Amino acid sequence: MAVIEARGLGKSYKGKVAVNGLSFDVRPGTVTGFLGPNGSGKSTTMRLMLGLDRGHGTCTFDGRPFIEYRNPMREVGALLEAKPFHPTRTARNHLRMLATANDIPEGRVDEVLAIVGLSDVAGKAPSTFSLGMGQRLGLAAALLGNPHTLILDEPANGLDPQGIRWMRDLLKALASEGRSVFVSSHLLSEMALMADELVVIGRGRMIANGPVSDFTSRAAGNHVVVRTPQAHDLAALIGQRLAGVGSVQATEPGVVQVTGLDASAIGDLAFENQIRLHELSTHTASLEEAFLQITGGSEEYQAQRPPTGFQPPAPQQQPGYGQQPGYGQQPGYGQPPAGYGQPGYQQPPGGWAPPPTQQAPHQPQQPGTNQQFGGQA
Ligand SMILES: Nc1ncnc2c1ncn2[C@@H]1O[C@H](COP(=O)(O)OP(=O)(O)OP(=O)(O)O)[C@@H](O)[C@H]1O
Repeated sequence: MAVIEARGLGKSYKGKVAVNGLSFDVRPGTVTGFLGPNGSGKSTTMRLMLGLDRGHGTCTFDGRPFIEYRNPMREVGALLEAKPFHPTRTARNHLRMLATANDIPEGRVDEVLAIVGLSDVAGKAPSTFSLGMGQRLGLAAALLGNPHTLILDEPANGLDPQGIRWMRDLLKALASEGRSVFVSSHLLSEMALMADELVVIGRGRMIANGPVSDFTSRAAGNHVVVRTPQAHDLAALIGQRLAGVGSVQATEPGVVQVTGLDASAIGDLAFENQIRLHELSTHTASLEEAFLQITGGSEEYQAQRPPTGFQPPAPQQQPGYGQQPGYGQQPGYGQPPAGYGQPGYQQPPGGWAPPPTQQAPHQPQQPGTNQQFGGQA
């Protein structure tokens, strides 16, 4: 099965650097999420990987560039932002044409239409499709050659919640069969459930590359909560153990919040000193929090603050969303540590030691009702 190796990818538009020396691997059997603020260079990178844009660097799929494959759709399935659908040709005929050009058996067309849930509208022209249906047809085209590698730019764009969950389950299933899946998305909660690895860029440069769990565990705000009737004694012991690295603070009577020491170390310390614990829990940043911290300041397009007197709508936010104390750019974030983002990167220095992580559990797909475009997993 294929590994994607991108090396030194770069591209400038009229002297402005859009992608700057990106190198990363995408391993078989994984979903690798590609994250970055608007305009950070994700789509340009994907086009460079496929040789659709002229630029610097190389990208190989199992050791060969995409354009060197005789039947590239059998090797790499791509869904990019621009969808080249013929205005009058039906969805089925569009796929038939691609199948013929790539030496793919025609029977595969109806298979992929069923996989993406478009069998009922296969005789209609894509110009009549909604955004989400167009995305499904683009995905059908990407899957047509049963490729071992998928490069998907915002595939969930326009999908309804059932469609998003279906897409997540499909991509995870494809990866579990040994495929390499490289997917960009702004849906960070989806990415948290779907991706094994991340490539995070800002202004065309690598910011982070590695397992999702490493990424979230390094975020500022990760801490351990300890509830104990001997909070004062425990806080003093933790303070001594921390020796100035990390923090311990009482957030309410009988509760201390600790950074710089993980739950097992705190549990051991309490046990050794006969301190009773009523709660010992690790709180890890969400992918969204970690992403906003690490990309803070690298947005190409930053919205202005609302004018004075603006009343925000009543909060319907997720915990940790919006402007929270300690939110935004933290010391050590925003600027990628030296050498960070290179393949096989080493632990960056200072304040990045990962405590154990808590990832949201994967939710198995429930049988949906009223799904017009349900798709097969
Ligand atoms: N054809 C083009 N001509 C000129 N500039 C371009 C072109 N395509 C992209 N750019 C610029 O290159 C930069 C990266 O754009 P790109 O579309 O790759 O970002 P992106 O991360 O995919 O953004 P988004 O998340 O909004 O889709 C942006 O500054 C964009 O304006």
